[in-house]
Amino acid sequence: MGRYPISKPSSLCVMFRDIFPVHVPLRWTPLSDHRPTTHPAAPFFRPLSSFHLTTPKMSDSESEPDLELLALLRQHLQGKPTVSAEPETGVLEGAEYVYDNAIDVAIDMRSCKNAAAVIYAQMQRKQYSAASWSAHELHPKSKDAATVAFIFTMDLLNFSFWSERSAAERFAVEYRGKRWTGYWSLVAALQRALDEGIPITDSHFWQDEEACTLDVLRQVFRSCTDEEMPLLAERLACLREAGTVLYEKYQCHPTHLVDAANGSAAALVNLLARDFSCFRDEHRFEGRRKPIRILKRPQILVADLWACFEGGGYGEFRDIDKITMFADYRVPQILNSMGCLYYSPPLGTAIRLKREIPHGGSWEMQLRACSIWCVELIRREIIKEHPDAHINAILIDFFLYDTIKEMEAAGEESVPHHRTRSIWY
Ligand SMILES: Nc1nc2c(c(CN[C@H]3C=C[C@H](O)[C@@H]3O)cn2[C@@H]2O[C@H](COP(=O)(O)O)[C@@H](O)[C@H]2O)c(=O)[nH]1
Repeated sequence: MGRYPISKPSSLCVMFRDIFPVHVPLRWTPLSDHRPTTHPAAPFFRPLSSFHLTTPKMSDSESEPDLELLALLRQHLQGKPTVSAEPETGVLEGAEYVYDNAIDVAIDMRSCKNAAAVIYAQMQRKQYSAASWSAHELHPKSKDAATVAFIFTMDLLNFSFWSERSAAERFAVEYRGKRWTGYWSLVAALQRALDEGIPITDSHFWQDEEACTLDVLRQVFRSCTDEEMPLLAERLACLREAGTVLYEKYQCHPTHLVDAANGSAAALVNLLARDFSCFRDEHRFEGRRKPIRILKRPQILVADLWACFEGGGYGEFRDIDKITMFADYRVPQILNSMGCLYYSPPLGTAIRLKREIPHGGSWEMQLRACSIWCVELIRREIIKEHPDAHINAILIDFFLYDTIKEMEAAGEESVPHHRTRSIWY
């Protein structure tokens, strides 16, 4: 095991040590490949999670034993059942790993502490809860199988709505006398299609290559500007695959998929990632052997069910708090504008100049995973200050998304979000 330089405990680390209850030996974990830190502030804002109770993590490509195998061996030797009773998604573990090895994204602990206080106070003032989901004008109100099909369809297609064009020229859907953009253009288009008698939430329709064509999808998502909804062909491919999988494994309806999860949110996320390649949002990061699971759309699907059904019926999950923030391109934007997320100069410049962030690259993984970890730290801070708060990563995420959309509507959008064109988020 390499020797690690013992660093002088900077006042910053000592100051934040009380925020997150970890006993830090004040030892830096240098990056496994010793890349120079490019961010001037990085030495100060290395995350507390860089500290480790035990020997620091090395990159997975080195001789680090497989932790899961070790855990299984330990359980076996201790005579405990080797099958863990409850499923886990592994998303938070992967997010922490990326954060511990990130050099282009850092978290400012003081800003997270401040953000936690502000977010909690505003959520309390707005009485923000799962019920806020149904309060949105376009979200379905009925609590039945048709709504499960609507949410499944919505989150199958819930990705990449950004546009290079101005607010007036960007892709938009006119519905119920209003012009809807971004995520809301998706919801409006689905509602409009159902009003027009197009069975857009029916998996039999998705499989019918004569009825459900690219032209029909163009009609479903027709814009009131001359910009088409992005990635239409990719969205059709998602519908086709989902129709086939639902036919082959789940009696053609997503309610059977929900039932198969047997009341576990993590199990439902894992089933979606296992059976539907278009939900399998898992990517390589640096030299790590195991892919990093981000699983944004499987998780937001589970969260939408939970919020829509307010924790009952098809939304009843005993482990809903295992769901993390949804690593899209909007919430990182507000985390950055609140000072919680810092970017290295090269990454910050790329985002400011609206350069597209390369798919599957280190920057993209650092942005997405560190956003998940940042919201987790904010969640822990809220619970630390308010142990009885009924708040989880889902509600913090939903609140942050809705807040950035309110800011955008009021013309206050402060910092740009990173540009990407991906089916994953
Ligand atoms: N992290 C996170 N990402 C979210 C949402 C939502 C909408 N969720 C609704 C349900 C409950 C909440 O109250 C929301 O009202 C969409 N997105 C993602 O943003 C992007 C679209 O951005 P823009 O083009 O600006 O609309 C795109 O990747 C989309 O997948 C969220 O909640 N969290």
